[in-house]
Formats: sequence, C-alpha cells, structure tokens
Amino acid sequence: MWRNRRRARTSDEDSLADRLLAHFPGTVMVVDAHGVILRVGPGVERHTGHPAEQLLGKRFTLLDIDPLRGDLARALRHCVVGGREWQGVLLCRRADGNLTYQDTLIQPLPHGPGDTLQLLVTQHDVTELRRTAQHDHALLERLQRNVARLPGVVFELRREAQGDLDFLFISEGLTAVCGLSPQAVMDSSARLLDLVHIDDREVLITSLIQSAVSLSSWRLEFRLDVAGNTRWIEGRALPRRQRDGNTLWDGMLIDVSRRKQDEQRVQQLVSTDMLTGLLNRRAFFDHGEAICAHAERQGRSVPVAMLDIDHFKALNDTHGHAAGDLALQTFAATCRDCLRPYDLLARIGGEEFVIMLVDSSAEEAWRILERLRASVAATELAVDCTTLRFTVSIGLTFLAPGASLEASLARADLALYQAKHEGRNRIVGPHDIHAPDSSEVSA
Ligand SMILES: Nc1nc2c(ncn2[C@@H]2O[C@H](COP(=O)(O)OP(=O)(O)OP(=O)(O)O)[C@@H](O)[C@H]2O)c(=O)[nH]1
Repeated sequence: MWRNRRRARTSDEDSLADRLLAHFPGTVMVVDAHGVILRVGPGVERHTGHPAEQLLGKRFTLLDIDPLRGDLARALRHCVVGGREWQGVLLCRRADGNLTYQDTLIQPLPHGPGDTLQLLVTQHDVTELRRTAQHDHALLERLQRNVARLPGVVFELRREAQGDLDFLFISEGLTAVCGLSPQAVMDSSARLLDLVHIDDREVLITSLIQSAVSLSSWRLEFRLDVAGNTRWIEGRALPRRQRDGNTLWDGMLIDVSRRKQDEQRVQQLVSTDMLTGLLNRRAFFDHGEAICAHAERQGRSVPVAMLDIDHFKALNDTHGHAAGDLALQTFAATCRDCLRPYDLLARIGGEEFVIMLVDSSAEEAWRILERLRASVAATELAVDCTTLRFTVSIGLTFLAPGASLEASLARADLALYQAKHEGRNRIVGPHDIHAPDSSEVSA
C-alpha cells in the first residue's frame, strides 16, 4: 500500500480507505478537495499505466480523457460541495494514451472536526464489459433489422401442457400480413387465431398438437380472413420441449397468397374446357368420383346423363366452324341455366357433354333433363343473318352405390345411342322411369 506523504490519519478514520487501498482490485486513491492525489493503492500502476510515485501530488483529473468537458472535475465538485458520493462511468486516459472506461465511485471520507475533506476514489475497469455490451447491442440491432427485412413473420410460440398457446415473440412483418401489431398478438394470441379461416382452425390446432406430441416439424398452409379478403399463409416451425413440459416452436409465417392464386389459375386452366368454360373430361372424373363416394356413403344412386348435339357435323359443314363453336357455347350456357349450382356439368368430347345430378330422384332427374332438352330446342342462334336451331339427344342412367363411374358412363352412352337411333331430340333412360307429362315439365 502506498502511504500519504503529507499527513497520517488515525487508524479509525483510515480503516475504510486502508482496507480498500490494500485489497481493491481496481484503481483506488485518496484525493483532497482539489483532486490532488494523496494516496494510491497498489493496483494503480497496472490500471492507469502511471507509476504510483509519479501520481502522488498530481491532480487526479490528469486521468480524464477530456479535461475541457471536465467530467471528473464535475464529479469531484459534486462530492465536495454536496458532501455526497458520486458514481458513474468515465472515459479515462492511461499513461500510454489508451482510453478505458472506468466505473468510478467517489466518496467523501469520514473526517473529524477541523479536519480537511478527503475523497476516496475507486475505479473499476469496465472497458471490456462495455465493448462486449456494445458488440451485443450491435448484434441485436443487426438481428432485429434482418428479421424485420425477412419476407415473412418470425415467431416463437409456446404451447403449455394444458393447451394454451402464447406468442413469446412475433416479428414486425405481421402487420403487413394481417394488420395486427406484434404486441397485440403477444398480449393475446387469440387475436391472430381469430383471423384463421373457420374451416382451417381445427386443422391448425390439430397439426400443432401432433407436432408437439411427436416433436416433429410443423408445416401447414392455412387461410387468414383479413378485412374481407383471404390470405394464404404457409407456416413452418421446429418444436422443442422445455423442462416444464411446455413446447416451444421457432418458426416463420409466409404470405403465399400470390403463389396460391397462380396455382388456382393453373388448376383452373388444366380443369377447364377453354371453349365453353365448363369442366373438362379430367376434372369431370375428379369431381365425379367425389360425388360417387358421397352418394355411396349415403346409399343413394346418382343420375348420370350423356348429351350429344344432334347433326352437329351438318351444322358445322353448313354454317362453318365458328358457328359450331357458338352453338357449343350457347348449349353450355343453356345447360348451366337449367341445372342447380351443385350439379356437375362437363364437356368430355367434341360435342359430347355429361351431367351428374346431385341428390336427385329418378323423376326429378328426368324432369330437369327434359326441361333442358326443351330449352335447347327453343334456343335460337343468330348466325350470318340467319337463325339457327339445334337439338340435343340425352342418354340417362343411374350410378348405383359401389358401381364404377366409367361403367355408368358407358351405360349412359348406350342410352344416348338409342336416343339417336329413335330419332334424336329425346331422352332415353331406364324403362322403369316414366317421363312426366308436358304440363309437369313446363311447371
Ligand atoms: N365447331 C366445332 N366442331 C367440333 C368441335 N369438336 C368437334 N366438332 C365437330 O363435331 C362433329 C361431330 O359430328 P359427329 O360425331 O359425326 O355426329 P353429328 O354430326 O353430331 O351427328 P349425330 O351425333 O349422329 O347427331 C364433327 O364434325 C367435329 O368436327 C369443336 O370444338 N368445334
């Protein structure tokens, strides 16, 4: 320990200073009210770079990086005038010119009556800590910036053992996706879950439970209802289990509405007949099989009809291909008008069409098809200053539960052939269905 050359204090008065001067790991010194250094601890040379002897009698403010700003002098004044301690971090200069951050505490020492004021200065080098903190801060800022610029929403979701879901973190991108602020959703996850399309909620919750139970990655496409619009969201996340049994997911939500629209457009293109806008053959079988499966579960048979425009080749040959196209389009529109929205209508060949009537009895089916036949026969087509009319022949059959759609279509085709053979512009169906009379049809 370095001793004061000017005066010696009593052991009682000096006890605190002595203990610190002997044991404090940083810089410790005693200065007078003007900041003149009276005593220094052994660590002072290591921390300041100044040999201890050279510091004694010098002003303590020589350690200040910026005497003009005078942080150290101000701190001293605070203690001297107010008789109170001062604490803060000061930027100090070592003897070699290097700068260090010193966590500084200046305390007035207890002194007897008539005694002059002395101050105990202790400094702790926090340069490395500050550097690490600054580095961490810069890293955090960069991470936040990167997360904010990601084309999606980053989240951390917790599921408690009893099933409650909480967003521990959700990034700012959320607002662009659904208009909600991240804080609102972190306060209450229900705000976001309430936007999930009603048909997707159960599958969303179930998929999260499965992911939590099996600790397998979660991936789901679901819809959000945002201000009357539907947004398609793709969610992906990896789960991890916590000691308390809760599950945490780190994941992303990406707005894939544009991609979904493109997919739907492509799907529409591959399933639609371009001339008439009706379903094509392939789409007919996709939808038809679903209707069959549904009817089979209910133990019902499904009316299936094949339709073919009569003498269509002659219409084409006489009035041209464009007139034939117009006839096909008009025929498709007439069919659509005569059917219910949930009936299946498709163009499966050149001038061949097929209809599946959903949830219809034999009599109902016959009535609907007869009305359609009559509407087609009554339709007038204006082509090159002439008015064209054409008719349609219809073969009707019933797809029994468990029977194949292909086989039923073949039977409907046979009935259609018979309708052509019997003179066209008529319906032929199973013999046990009797055609309703004309007053029933027009009703
Ligand atoms: N304009 C037009 N014609 C088509 C199209 N697809 C097929 N066709 C024509 O439809 C006609 C079908 O004629 P057919 O199957 O011989 O029979 P049809 O003349 O309708 O006579 P029936 O069926 O016996 O009453 C052919 O001339 C095809 O060229 C199309 O997309 N546009």
